[in-house]
Amino acid sequence: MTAPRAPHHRLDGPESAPPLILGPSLGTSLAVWQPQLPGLTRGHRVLRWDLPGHGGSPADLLPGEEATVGRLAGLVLAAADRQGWDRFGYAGISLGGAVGAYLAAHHPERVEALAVVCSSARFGEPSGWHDRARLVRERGTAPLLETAPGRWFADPAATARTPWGATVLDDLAETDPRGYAACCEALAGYDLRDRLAGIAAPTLVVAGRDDPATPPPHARELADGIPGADLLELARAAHLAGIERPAAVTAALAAHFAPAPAADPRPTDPRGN
Ligand SMILES: O=C(O)CC1=CCC(=O)O1
Repeated sequence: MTAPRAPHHRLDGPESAPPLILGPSLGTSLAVWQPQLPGLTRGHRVLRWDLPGHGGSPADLLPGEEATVGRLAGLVLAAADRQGWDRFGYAGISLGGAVGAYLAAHHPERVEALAVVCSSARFGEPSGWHDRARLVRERGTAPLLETAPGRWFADPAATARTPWGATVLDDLAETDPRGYAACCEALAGYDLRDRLAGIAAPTLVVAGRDDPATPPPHARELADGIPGADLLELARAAHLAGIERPAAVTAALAAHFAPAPAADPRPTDPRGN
């Protein structure tokens, strides 16, 4: 079997800082993380990657058999290997979060800490994803441009006009239908519910209260299933919570991935002074 190619990716932040990989959601590109970039590159070397057919990644990144979240995870490992990163922090939105949870469950030695934003252990009935894959293969992403703002934004009219809102919608319009359909099929086949209890990485789960795609019960299932996971539910946020609540999402991720403080080198006074 040939080793997976690395997806298109971009590196930011100090070269010597601890590595943090950021994964995007279906229909978006690495630009979906732009609001978080200044905050997260303060303490990390950040690698953002693109799904097949999205952003700068070619649609045929996963040739041959059907796309799966496991194969997408292989792309991330190829990108990390290229940097020489044995271990890394990982945060992902929706499908990108599923890739992170899969990595933490199947390759625990690689994931130092995990954050899943507006994601799920299972994204509903597979038939809905197969239908969407068929629609996009036949008609491209144009029909989705009508429905995506209502799933992605709590205030679709206002957020679609902001620079970040407009950028993610432009990226959806530009997405290669073959890559988008392949990602729908990966979502159809994904079910990590039986593996959540085996995730050992410290995990933060973030939900948007108004998210119709992965509503808060999906986040609670993740947080209840992953030992010790923290859950943050954000008001005034739908599926792309990081676009509508940029400061809250950045602060939560920066705190979650902050390196543990070094042990105090001073000798301990047995009287507690
Ligand atoms: O349907 C959408 O656009 C939202 C979504 C579901 C999975 C994902 O990655 O994005």
